[in-house]
Amino acid sequence: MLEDLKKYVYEQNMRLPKLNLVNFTWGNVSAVDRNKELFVIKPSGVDYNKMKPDDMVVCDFDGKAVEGDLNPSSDTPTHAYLYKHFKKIGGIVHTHSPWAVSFAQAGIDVPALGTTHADTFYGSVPVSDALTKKEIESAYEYNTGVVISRTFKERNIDYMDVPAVLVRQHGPFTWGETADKAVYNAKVLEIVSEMDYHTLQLTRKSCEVPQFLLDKHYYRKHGRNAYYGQK
Ligand SMILES: O=C(CO)[C@@H](O)[C@H](O)COP(=O)(O)O
Repeated sequence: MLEDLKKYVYEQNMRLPKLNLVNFTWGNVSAVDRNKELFVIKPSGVDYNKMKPDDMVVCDFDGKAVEGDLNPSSDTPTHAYLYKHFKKIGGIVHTHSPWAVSFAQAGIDVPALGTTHADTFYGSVPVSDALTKKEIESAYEYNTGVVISRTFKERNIDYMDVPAVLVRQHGPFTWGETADKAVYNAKVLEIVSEMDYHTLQLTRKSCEVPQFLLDKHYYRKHGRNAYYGQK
């Protein structure tokens, strides 16, 4: 079942080590078939060098494996939750890319300090709460989707305008209309996280981009006609 999607998800997972976004077996990529309400995700704990398209696991929106010989990624509950609650998402990526993880561990948003950021993220990339002891103990699996969706709701951020989050004490999740766009967003997040770190070392002055610049660069890339001051 979903053989083409398995091959595609395998190819997107293999981009993570090539883009220096993961080491060993860390991270994971999934893609959804919304007509079937199923998604395909990488198997848990399998070295990328040994992984094959047939190893990909098919799961339902409750995160239950419906096809595949291997266990699905340990982050499957988070992917399932996000597909269920963020209905425009077509693909999801989780990495342990060091600069984005540094911001997640410090509990600091990745701020929009330049046009490199604004071309992909329409504002700061938010850091979520960490799962509470109760949330971790109540859910058998480790579902950070709860805190991700809570962050976007509480901060009134459109999850497709800012297709990324830093899960506190864990690391980045990114998403997009497709898994390849989610991988692109993961790499851009890592690049701008490193740029922000150095920028904030160079100056203590506030250097967030003004809203009109954010509008211009974001809308230019996403096709909405925005001119300075107008939308
Ligand atoms: O963050 C973690 C473990 O703490 C996971 O995201 C691993 O990085 C990938 O786990 P699998 O996808 O291989 O289960």
